[in-house]
Amino acid sequence: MKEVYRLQVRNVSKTYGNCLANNQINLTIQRGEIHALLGENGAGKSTLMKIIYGLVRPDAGEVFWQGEKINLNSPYQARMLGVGMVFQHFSLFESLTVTENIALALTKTEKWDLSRVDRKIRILSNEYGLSVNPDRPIHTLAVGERQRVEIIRCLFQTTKLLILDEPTAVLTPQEIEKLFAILRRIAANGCSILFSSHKLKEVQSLCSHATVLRNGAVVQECNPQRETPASLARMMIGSDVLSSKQRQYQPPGPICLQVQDLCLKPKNPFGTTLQNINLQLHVGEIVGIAGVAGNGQSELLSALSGEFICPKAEMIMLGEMAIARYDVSHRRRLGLAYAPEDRLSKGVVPNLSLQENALLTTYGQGLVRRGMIRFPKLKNWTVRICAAFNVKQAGVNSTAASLSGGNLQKFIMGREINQNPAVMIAAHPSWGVDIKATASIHEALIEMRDNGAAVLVISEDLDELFVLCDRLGVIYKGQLSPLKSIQDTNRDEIGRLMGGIGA
Ligand SMILES: Nc1ncnc2c1ncn2[C@@H]1O[C@H](COP(=O)(O)OP(=O)(O)OP(=O)(O)O)[C@@H](O)[C@H]1O
Repeated sequence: MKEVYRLQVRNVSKTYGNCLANNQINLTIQRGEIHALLGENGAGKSTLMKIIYGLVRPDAGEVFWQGEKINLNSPYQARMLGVGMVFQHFSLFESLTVTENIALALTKTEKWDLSRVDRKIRILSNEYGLSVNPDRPIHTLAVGERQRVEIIRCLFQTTKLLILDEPTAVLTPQEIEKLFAILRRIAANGCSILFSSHKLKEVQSLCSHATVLRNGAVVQECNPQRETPASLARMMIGSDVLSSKQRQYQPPGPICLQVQDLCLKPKNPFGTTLQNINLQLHVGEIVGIAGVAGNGQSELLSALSGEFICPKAEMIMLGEMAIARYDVSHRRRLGLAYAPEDRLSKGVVPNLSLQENALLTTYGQGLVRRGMIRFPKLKNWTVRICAAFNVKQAGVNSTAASLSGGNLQKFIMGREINQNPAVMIAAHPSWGVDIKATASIHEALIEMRDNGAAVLVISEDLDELFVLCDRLGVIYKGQLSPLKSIQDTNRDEIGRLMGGIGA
């Protein structure tokens, strides 16, 4: 008997206002296939995935499940079919614990009580190498930890089709390897996987089939293993991607940001205590901090940005100024810009327009006079950010929430970089950003550095850190390793330090 496909979408279209997010898409996913969905930021991947998961209703077209037409009205119906989804922007209840979040998503095919859910989380977390504490409320977790929760929640019950929208964006290389081993195993047992990622080497190592979208439409299908990252990028973008600007060696200038014996107890009971962090950032250099999420990165970011006021002003020095007791606005006025790790809850206010979001951190750039907003200037400023960072949007009055994940990230990075700060602190600067935009964000950071700014990058992506940074350190259990010049270290050493070996 001929094997019937797992899922097929036929001529699916979806419009948001004037934006044709999906344009007559056809796609077939076979049983046990790991199928990549590729496309630049805003190409329509998340929209299609949400349609398949029953979260978004298409305007036109049909969805077939194992040969039969289905009308999905909710994710619950999709879950009953055995479909699970890991979202790019996590869909977790902040005030509930990991166990409660996972229990809420379970279909009622079996009897589950919280203690049984708790036990199974511990088993899966151990088996999959994705460390998660079931008792922790979500709001106490860093983005990488939330990503692990999303993945475990999905693997808990999904049996037929797993949809993964950028599941590796904030995981470490070791976690990614383990996740891929699991995905290969469940695919071999017949579960189909729809996988979206901008990391093209990952796509090549995992997927046997790819559908490429551009401007909402399918432009090509291929076997990614027979392609190169460059040829895949060409299919997505329609032209060659120029590689990032080469770094020129420059002797570092004077110290412009200094962290001295920073010891901090976290506000939340599950946070990481920072222990004697010492760090010097020089004019004209990019310093990277690697680490597995949950080792103090969020606490360090809060202390540096001013979200968390430190006990002693001298713990953070900006030039000659002791700033550790200043709040965020004060630090911004002194030239410290900041792109936080959680773009939707801390980077923007989702329901405000792009220009209002631009104003939130850049009012000091002459956009407000005598308490009045200068709207024409603000509009120009926002248009300039969007043009410089190629942010695909429907106008400066569209809400931040209406942007695709990658476009939102480009907007936030552009907003901060365009202020020409003396010090830029960026967490996961290219999270969810396509290959072309990653190159331009990296170029912009390198240009800032070459023009005399100091940049601190906190990321789990070693490729990114090795491309960008002049010096690199690792944060582990709230302690920062001594920074090493990029020429004097390598991925193995950084990987070991991230795992606490050799610390
Ligand atoms: N709720 C919404 N309201 C308005 N426009 C939307 C909405 N959701 C998506 N869009 C628009 O639809 C287009 C496709 O977005 P989608 O999120 O599907 O892209 P994507 O390929 O997943 O991008 P990325 O790689 O950045 O995540 C974008 O132009 C986006 O701005």
